[in-house]
Amino acid sequence: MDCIGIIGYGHMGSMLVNGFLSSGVLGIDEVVVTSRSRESRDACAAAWPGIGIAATNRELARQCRTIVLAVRPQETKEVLSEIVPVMDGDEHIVSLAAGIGLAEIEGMFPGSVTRVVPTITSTVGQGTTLICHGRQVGMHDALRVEGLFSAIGNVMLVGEEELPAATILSSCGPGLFAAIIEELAGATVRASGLTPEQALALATETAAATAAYLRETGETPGDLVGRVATGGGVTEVGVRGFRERLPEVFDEAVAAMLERYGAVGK
Ligand SMILES: NC(=O)C1=CN([C@@H]2O[C@H](COP(=O)(O)OP(=O)(O)OC[C@H]3O[C@@H](n4cnc5c(N)ncnc54)[C@H](OP(=O)(O)O)[C@@H]3O)[C@@H](O)[C@H]2O)C=CC1
Ligand SMILES: O=C(O)[C@@H]1CCC=N1
Repeated sequence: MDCIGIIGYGHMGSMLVNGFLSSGVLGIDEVVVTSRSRESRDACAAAWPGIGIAATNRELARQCRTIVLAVRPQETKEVLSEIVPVMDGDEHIVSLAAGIGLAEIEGMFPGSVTRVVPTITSTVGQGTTLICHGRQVGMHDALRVEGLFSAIGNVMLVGEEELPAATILSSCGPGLFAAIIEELAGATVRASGLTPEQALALATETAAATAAYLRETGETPGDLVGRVATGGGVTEVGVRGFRERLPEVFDEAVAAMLERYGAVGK
């Protein structure tokens, strides 16, 4: 049966099930899910009545030709070593694991392997999923995976060497931007009588509006700063402080994330 099997019903696994089924790109009888705990399997069955639930990873691997590994990088090789013995070799493995290379996976499963880096923002149909196909992936399988992820947001094909930096932007990015929104809102609360709720609502709406403005006008961030920061006014004082101090903060954060990326699956 050419169904999609998803191993791991955590943040990504549940987001994918929700996205694929809600968008209609897959029918309920085309998805099989499993997860380590009974609680997660039951949660999936309760959320999606009629969905296929496999009791074990091997049971799922026997049923599905496309197998999405949505477990943490530390668990990915263990799951692969469990399922490979029951696979016949013409399956398509789709690994979400940050930091685990195609060569490592192909070393355990010498067939079709694609690395996919989804983003939590696909929950609302936005953001970009990164896709990097291994050399063994045929046209049909490549288009199928690209079509699935196109149904829940944008898709960008990237080379494996670009994946770490692209992952920081597209996939860690929502966490980074959320932290920035939180900090900006928090600073205004500490400095004023705004309530945390008011500040967070304003900061969130402004972040969304700024992204929409940049996307729709095609202006650069520098152009926009120039439009907002009236000469001798308020914004330029804040932007000057950011430009003095943020490059160091961001360089350090990116370096730390890249270092962790290289170590996370080990
Ligand atoms: N979170 C994100 O925004 C992104 C994550 N990724 C990648 O996606 C993958 C999943 O991340 P995320 O969803 O955040 O992680 P979570 O920890 O939320 O989910 C992982 C799930 O894997 C299940 N699991 C663990 N071990 C096994 C096993 N041996 N067999 C079957 N299921 C198992 C757990 O099951 P249970 O609950 O049943 O115990 C858990 O629900 C990671 O590789 C990560 O690098 C990629 C891009 C973005
Ligand atoms: O933080 C992480 O490790 C995962 C991978 C990319 C986004 N979340």
